[in-house]
This record gives sequence, structure tokens and C-alpha cells, in this order.
Amino acid sequence: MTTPPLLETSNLTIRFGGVTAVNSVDFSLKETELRCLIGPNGAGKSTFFKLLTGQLRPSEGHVKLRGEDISGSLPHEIARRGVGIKTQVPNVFNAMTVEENLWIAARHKHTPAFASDLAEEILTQLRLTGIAKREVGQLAHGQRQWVEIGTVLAGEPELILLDEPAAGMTHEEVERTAELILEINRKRALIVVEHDMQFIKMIAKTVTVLHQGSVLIEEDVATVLQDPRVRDVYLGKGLAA
Ligand SMILES: Nc1ncnc2c1ncn2[C@@H]1O[C@H](COP(=O)(O)OP(=O)(O)OP(=O)(O)O)[C@@H](O)[C@H]1O
Repeated sequence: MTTPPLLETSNLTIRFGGVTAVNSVDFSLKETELRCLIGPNGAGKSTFFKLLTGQLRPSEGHVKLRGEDISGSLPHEIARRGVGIKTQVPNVFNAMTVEENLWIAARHKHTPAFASDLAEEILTQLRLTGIAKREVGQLAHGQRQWVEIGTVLAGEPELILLDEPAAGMTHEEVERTAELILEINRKRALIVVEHDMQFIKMIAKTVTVLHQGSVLIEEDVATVLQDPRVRDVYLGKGLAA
């Protein structure tokens, strides 16, 4: 028997009134694969993520995790099955330190002592040990984003969805974020939505392009960035390939 992919969607579709935001998407992700998902504004990327995490229910089609149908499952059930997400909405406690935030996130699943060990491990992995005792509200934008990624890691997901992790970062922060993602990808699968093409080039292997809710092309990064259809959909929207 062949092993099913880590994640698979078939004919995944959602309509809002007259708008088909995600339109018959067949998508497949292998264990520990890193996939970049790009597309112009309104292409359906965030909505696709919401369908994967159970925040939205599909109008049609299915989402399967290791072959098990999770379409229609509740967000906390999907999280428990190993899907973590970092959205663009902040999800950390500003008045607490970096290590306290990581500990609280780890404590959902673990004993206090184990949560401390896990928080320590994440501090090391994300190279945040130097700012462990700082309040999150006092940190630079990039550092806060890394703490947010850390709180997702504290849930020990097998699949991590990152929605625009490099948005608003300086060039140095973008480079470090790329390194962190590649480090995380040694053990875990990720889907990364991003508009910053320099960042995409730093991390991408296979890129899926969404346009008007459908998959326009899915290829290696070099092929995608040279594809005239991709250039067309981004025309005037700042694709710096
Ligand atoms: N709750 C909703 N009700 C109605 N329409 C919606 C809803 N959510 C999304 N849409 C529409 O679905 C389409 C896809 O939106 P979505 O936010 O998924 O795009 P996106 O690719 O994430 O865009 P961006 O890059 O700007 O974040 C858009 O036309 C949007 O207006």
C-alpha cells in the first residue's frame, strides 16, 4: 500500500455569494515538503488556508490529512491533528516575555516541566535565547514575528502554514526568516504564502500559483518566475523576478 500524502485537497471549492474564492483546487503536499503559495491580491490564498485549518467549510471538495478526511472538522480538532498556522493577526501576549509566551503555548499539550524544556529548545532553534527575558511588546517587528513562529512550533505541528511571514521586515530580517524556515523544514512540512519574491527565491523549491481561486501553475521556482502567465497576472503589481 502506498503512503498517502501528508496533505491533499481535491476539488476544494468555496463560494461567497457570487464569488468563487477557491475554485476546484487539487493540491498535494508530501511529508516534510516546503511549498510556497503565491498569487496576486484576492487570488484566494488566505481563504485556502482557512479551508485547511477549519475556519471555513468548503462548498465542495475535500481536505485530507494523511488520507483522513478533515473537511468540516473544527479548527481545534485540526490543530490537534498537527496543523499549525501563523496568520497575519498577532497571537502573542505583549506584556509577557518571549520565554513565557513560548511556555504558555507549549503548556497546552504538556506538563509544566516539559513545556519549559520545549520552550528552551525552541528558543535555541529560533536563536532567540538572547531576548528570552524581554517583553514581547518591546521587541522589533521581525523579532515579534519569530516569537509568533515559535508559539506555532510549541504546538509541535507536522504541517505549518505561514501567511506572509516576511511582511514588513527589513532585508536582514527577511534573510534570517528564510534561514529559520529552512531550519524548521528539516523536520516539518510548511506552506508559505508570501508576496516578497526575493524571499520566495531564498526558500522555494516548488511554487504553486493561485489566480482567481484556481491553480495557474505549479512548478519549480525558476520555471514559475519565468512563466509569461505568472508575469501577466502580476502585471503592474510589482513582481520583481
Ligand atoms: N468572508 C468573505 N466573504 C466574501 N468574500 C470573501 C470572503 N473572504 C474572502 N472573500 C473574497 O475571496 C477572494 C479571495 O480572497 P483572499 O483573501 O483569500 O485572497 P488572498 O489571495 O489571500 O489576497 P491577499 O494577497 O490580498 O491577502 C477575494 O475576492 C475576496 O474578496
